[in-house]
Amino acid sequence: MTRFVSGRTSATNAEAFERALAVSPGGVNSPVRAFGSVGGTPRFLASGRGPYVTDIEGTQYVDLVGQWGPALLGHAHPDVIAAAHAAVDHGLGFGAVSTGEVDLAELVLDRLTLTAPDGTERRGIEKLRLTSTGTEATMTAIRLARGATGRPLLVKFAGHYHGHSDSLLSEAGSGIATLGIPGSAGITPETAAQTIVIPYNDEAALAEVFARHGDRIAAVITEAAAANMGVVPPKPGFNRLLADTAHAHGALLISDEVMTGFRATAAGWWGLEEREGAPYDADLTTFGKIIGGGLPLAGLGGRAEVLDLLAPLGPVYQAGTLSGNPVAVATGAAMLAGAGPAVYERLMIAARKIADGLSAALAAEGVVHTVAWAGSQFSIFFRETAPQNYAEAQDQESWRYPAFFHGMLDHGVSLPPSVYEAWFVSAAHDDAAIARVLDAARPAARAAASASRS
Ligand SMILES: Cc1ncc(COP(=O)(O)O)c(C=O)c1O
Ligand SMILES: NCC(=O)CCC(=O)O
Repeated sequence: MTRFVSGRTSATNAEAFERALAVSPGGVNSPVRAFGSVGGTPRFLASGRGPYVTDIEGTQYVDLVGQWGPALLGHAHPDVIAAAHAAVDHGLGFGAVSTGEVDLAELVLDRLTLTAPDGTERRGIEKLRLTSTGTEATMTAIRLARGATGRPLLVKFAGHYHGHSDSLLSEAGSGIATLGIPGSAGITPETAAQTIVIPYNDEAALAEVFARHGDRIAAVITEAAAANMGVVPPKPGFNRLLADTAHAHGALLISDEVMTGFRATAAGWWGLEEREGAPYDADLTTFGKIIGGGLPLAGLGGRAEVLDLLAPLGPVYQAGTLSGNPVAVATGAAMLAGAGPAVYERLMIAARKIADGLSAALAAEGVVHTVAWAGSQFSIFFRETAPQNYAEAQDQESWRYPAFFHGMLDHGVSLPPSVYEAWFVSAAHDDAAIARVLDAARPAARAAASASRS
């Protein structure tokens, strides 16, 4: 009889990585995990609780990756875990409608119904279609925009990342930025030509692209606040300008809130009080990460008249065997239920304390840097001023990051393994965890100061 269980075990991260390299490309299932730009061996994580993760060697780290966003309440929050257990007990999925999907959609819609400063009520979205990944959500949003307008072109911003569908990898952020490549092989020139990439926060470039191609543009897609080239918030009023410009030309605005949604902002209301004064009207908004509570779940929402163009009502096809999975909708609902005002307040306090402490440590060592913010999302740039676009984000002493990263890791703090990624705190980052981060900051800052451009 053939036995498929290998029986191999790994005592160390290095052993595990060696095994992983033998069976999967680059030893990873998503490139951003590979430590490619910082060097060294990825830590194989065995567990997470609150603000901490622990690797297979038993080393504990304060985690500032936060599952790349979903871990808003910290790892293994008891309510989220309980919701998962309860759902699992009823079966892992049915490929049929289940009420948990409706519960989650209602919860998301309710959360996005906001009262404006003048007392009027505004629904951020009217309908929501659930998918399994953010990539599917943005891919579908584009198809929907093309289906709605009958137009071919898409405008995106350099340094923005919207997942890995063909149309969206040109000059993308995240792993594409980390690898320092312009896009991906394997995408036909015809497809690539239908995405026009312009610089972020650039009103003139926006006006020009619409002046030249306005009647052929189906949609502009933007991160509600860019956070995949490091954190680069929109200039005040820029999101509204996007909406107004798109609408003036009969195109749609897709606001990608896969990362920002329920962390830094709520649909269409990016920093509304202090930055915009009023919401901007995105036609489609994509979500992921937090709305799945840590399991594979994402979605796209918008006005009913647009969403109803999706099959089975309309002509735009979209589907998914695992879409609206009952375990994922249960964890997502538990996560959102736990995400009240106190959580956001704690997130902001923790993020500020961490960023201020790190900044002080870097300043003490004379390392040129700045901290950029979008709500509680932040990242550090090794340059004097916060960048406004991808070219500026790339113009930094990024060669200091590997030393800084490993300085932190060696002292028990896990950062995103790329200078181009945002850092994520959770409501579980208490004073003890913050103190550990700040203790690590001093030696890490020293390492960054003595790093040399190789
Ligand atoms: C803004 C944004 N959109 C889309 C995605 C893609 O989501 P997923 O990785 O779930 O496919 C990401 C992932 O990081 C993201 O940050
Ligand atoms: N900010 C980028 C991501 O969150 C991406 C995660 C992944 O691709 O694994």
